[in-house]
Amino acid sequence: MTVTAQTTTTLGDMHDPTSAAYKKARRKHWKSTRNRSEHADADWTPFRAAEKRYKARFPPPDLSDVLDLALADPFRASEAARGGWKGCANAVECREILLHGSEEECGRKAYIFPGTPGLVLLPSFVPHHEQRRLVRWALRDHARDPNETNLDTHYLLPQDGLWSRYLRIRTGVCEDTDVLPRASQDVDPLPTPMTSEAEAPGPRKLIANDPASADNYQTLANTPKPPAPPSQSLHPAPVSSLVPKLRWANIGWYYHWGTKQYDFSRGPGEISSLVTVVCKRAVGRIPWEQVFGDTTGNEADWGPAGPDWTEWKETYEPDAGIVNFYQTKDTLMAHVDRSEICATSPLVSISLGCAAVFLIGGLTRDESPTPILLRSGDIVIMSGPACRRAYHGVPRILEGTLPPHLEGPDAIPSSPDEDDWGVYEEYLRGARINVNVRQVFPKGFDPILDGNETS
Ligand SMILES: O=C(O)CCC(=O)C(=O)O
Ligand SMILES: [Fe+2]
Repeated sequence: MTVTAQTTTTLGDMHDPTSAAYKKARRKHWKSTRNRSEHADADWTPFRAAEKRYKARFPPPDLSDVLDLALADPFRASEAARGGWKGCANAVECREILLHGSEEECGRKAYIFPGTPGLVLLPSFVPHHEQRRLVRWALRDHARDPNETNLDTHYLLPQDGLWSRYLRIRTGVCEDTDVLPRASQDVDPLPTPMTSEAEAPGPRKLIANDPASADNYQTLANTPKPPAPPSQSLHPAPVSSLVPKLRWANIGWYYHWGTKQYDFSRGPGEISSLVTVVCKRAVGRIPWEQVFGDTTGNEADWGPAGPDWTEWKETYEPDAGIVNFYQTKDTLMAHVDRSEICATSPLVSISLGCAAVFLIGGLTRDESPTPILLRSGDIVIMSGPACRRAYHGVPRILEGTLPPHLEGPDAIPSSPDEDDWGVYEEYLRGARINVNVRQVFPKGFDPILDGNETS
């Protein structure tokens, strides 16, 4: 059965001050901000001030200082026109470099940023059909047992996966059924550590943690990582109501949100070859000498072994990460990903679905961040000491920006039961998926063995 997405009203009107949508949003804004202090921003860091600006619901933020490289690519014109948002192709100083690989391949160009050495943007690197495969993988194949999601702490999710059950509901195979809260059943909290978010499912909490390194690895590995207790106040909830509450799914090594450390005692989790192949392809195509050739003056930043980017083509091996599922109202506050022992090796971040404003700053929140518009199929690589531990975040998902190539049934369905794209499309109209892939350990380092040897 083919499912077609329900059409949604266009949000382009929000940019037109004479439209009814704009006036309605203005009334809502006046109501909600009537009691707000005028001087609330006195202490904001430059990063916080930028977050506030792009987050604003009304008036919709001006994106003319946001780098949007899709505007420089005639093949992306229809994508870039979506939602009425207007970024700028040369808002930020960056330099074009050519990727290795054959001339015909799309995504041949990448961009590097003199202000943030080690940051590489690969616009439209993931071909359209591969974007669809990754979306299916993220929702149907990955966000389910044995991989953890934010919902597992609190709910006993269907064994066949929340999204697979939802697909069956939407294609008329079964009724929408209730999912029971974990606390309502006579079961222990998850047998293994999960998150410390005891309250109802919501956005990711940001907790300060010590940067991981080979020196403190043993201490980190031995820190107790107790399971998070499930919320006691939840009621049974229909499958369809939980789908928009899916916020993250773990990839590879299990992450303990309470301590913001990996829990190596659980062994390495699964990492799909689909994801590994895309990430290795991206890292393998980058002419790293052009990224770091001029910036290795301060070798100490790279740690005792010095710069290792010359070897990444052989040593890059993703082993952990997270799939982030954003609804259009969600944000991800400024943070640094510093739980990985490898503090310089590439972090590969794949954007799918609606576009977003991504901010990347420096080693503190006091540096003004660079705003970059990320669209479906774009890859961001954060690598090297200046970038890998730079503050970054996502203050805005841009409404109405699902690209045309993620609309309509698959050109060639890969199997008869994959004529269900309409359900994915409908979800993606209000969502962005980010596949954020990391390397925790240097190649050849065995955390279980090495951990046991010295403990
Ligand atoms: O969604 C993104 O583009 C970034 C996500 C991120 O920074 C993270 O998962 O740590
Ligand atoms: Fe991050």
